[in-house]
Amino acid sequence: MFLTRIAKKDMRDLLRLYFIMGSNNCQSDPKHVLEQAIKGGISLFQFREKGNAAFSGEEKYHFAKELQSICKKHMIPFIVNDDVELALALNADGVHIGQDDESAEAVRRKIGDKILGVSTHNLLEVEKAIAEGADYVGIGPIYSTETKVDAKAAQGTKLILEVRNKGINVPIVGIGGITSENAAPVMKSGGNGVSVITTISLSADPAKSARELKELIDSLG
Ligand SMILES: Nc1nc(C(F)(F)F)ncc1COP(=O)(O)OP(=O)(O)O
Ligand SMILES: [Mg+2]
Repeated sequence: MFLTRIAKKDMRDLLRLYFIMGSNNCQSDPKHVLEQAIKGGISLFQFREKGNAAFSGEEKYHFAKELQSICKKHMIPFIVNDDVELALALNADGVHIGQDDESAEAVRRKIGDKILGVSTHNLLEVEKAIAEGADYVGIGPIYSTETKVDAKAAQGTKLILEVRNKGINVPIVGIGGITSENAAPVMKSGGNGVSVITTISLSADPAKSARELKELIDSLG
C-alpha cells in the first residue's frame, strides 16, 4: 500500500481516532464491534491480540485476517501490535512496537515503508523512536487503565507538552484510559489524536461511542 513513507500530515489525520482491539477486549463479537466502530468514524485500527486467553498461531492469524478484511472493505488502515512477522504475513499497513519489542531500527528494515508506531514514555524514548524511523509515537498512559496489566503510572499530558515545547513535530497519539470525558486535554496539549480500547470495545453501542469521541476530536480542530 505504501511506496514511500507516509507524510506527517496524513499520519496525523489517521491518528485522530485510533481504535485498538483484541478478542479479550470484547464481550460481544469482535467483528461486529469493529464494524460498528468503523461506522462511528474511527480513522485507524490496531490489532492487539495479547494477554489472558488471547489467540495464538493459526487461530490468531485467521482472526487477524477476518478483522483486516473488514478494515479493507471500509478503507481503514490495519496496524498490527508487537507481532512484526504477522504484520508481514498479512501485508498489513503497519506495525506498532513497544520498548520491550525489537528495536524500531530493526523493524523499519523489515517493513520497508509501512507505517511504524512506537510506544514512548519519556523524551529520550521519543527522540530515539524518531531517529530510528518511527512515523508516529504513542504517549501514555495518559490516565490510569485496567486494559494493559503492565502499564506504567499515568502521566497525564506532561510528556506531550514537553515534546511540543521542544519544537518536536512528530505525530503523537495519546493512549491510556481515554474517553469522551477526558479526551480534550490530549488534543489541547498537542496530541494529534487519541487511541482507545475499552470505551469502544465494551460499549453497549460502539458506533455511538466512536461517533461521540470523533465529533469531540473534530470540534477541537
Ligand atoms: N498497543 C499500543 N498502541 C499504542 C498506540 F500508539 F498505537 F496508540 N500505544 C501503546 C500501545 C501499548 O502496546 P503494548 O504492546 O500493550 O505495550 P508496550 O508498549 O509495552 O509494548
Ligand atoms: Mg508491545
